[in-house]
Amino acid sequence: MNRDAIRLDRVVRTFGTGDTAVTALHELSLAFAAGTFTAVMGPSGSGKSTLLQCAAGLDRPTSGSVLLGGTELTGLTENRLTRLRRDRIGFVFQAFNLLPTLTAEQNVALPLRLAGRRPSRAAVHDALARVGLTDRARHRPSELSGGQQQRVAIARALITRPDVLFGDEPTGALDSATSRDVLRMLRGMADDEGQTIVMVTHDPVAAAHADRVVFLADGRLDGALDAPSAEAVAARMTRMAATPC
Ligand SMILES: Nc1ncnc2c1ncn2[C@@H]1O[C@H](COP(=O)(O)OP(=O)(O)OP(=O)(O)O)[C@@H](O)[C@H]1O
Repeated sequence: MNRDAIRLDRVVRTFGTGDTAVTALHELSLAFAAGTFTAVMGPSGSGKSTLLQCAAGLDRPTSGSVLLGGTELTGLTENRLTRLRRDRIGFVFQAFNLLPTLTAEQNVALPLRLAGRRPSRAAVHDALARVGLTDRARHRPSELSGGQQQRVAIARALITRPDVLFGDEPTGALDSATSRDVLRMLRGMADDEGQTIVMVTHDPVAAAHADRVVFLADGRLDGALDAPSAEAVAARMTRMAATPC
């Protein structure tokens, strides 16, 4: 069974109005199957972050539809959208955005506390175990390496057991060896736990960890590669860069 975790249908996102209006997504239709790891690539300004933000309910499309599981996001009130984001979506960014005065386990527990729920020790332990950091639970961010800090951020995104984990350049601030460790961990989450992952990246080596790479150009889908190799992705990106708009 290959159910869609997220489905975008003819999504348009226009910023501004009149002469200065910019359309970042042009009737984009795209589905992400449950349990798969997808990389989103494309030149700067092609709409990757806008796609992620619309798919994750952080931004509202100008028109079109976004379905998370069976839920249509575009018609939700702000309150319901906030709740859905909190309960069903995980997001990690290039910057780890950890609170420096809190320990790893306190950072991980924060989304549940902010939601007014009392995090169980087991849930926090489980989230840290999923990223291989149970032995660092009492450390503060300044006592952790960059890769460990991003693992804490991923554990924090996973504490609610989200339907989809989104990453906007999650390994962009890491050196290549650390980046590879984090990507292998994400790969394992898709393989072993059926976690759906959607990740924007500029790095062909990072994209090669995904099941599928989708390419955007000028706010439109510009093809996809299944079971991508870093070489094939790099060649594709080079061709895209050489194609005049
Ligand atoms: N808040 C905004 N206001 C106006 N224009 C915006 C806004 N956000 C994005 N854009 C425009 O929309 C287009 C797509 O931007 P987006 O950030 O989605 O691209 P991207 O592919 O993620 O780029 P990069 O790889 O450089 O991060 C760009 O032309 C950008 O300038």
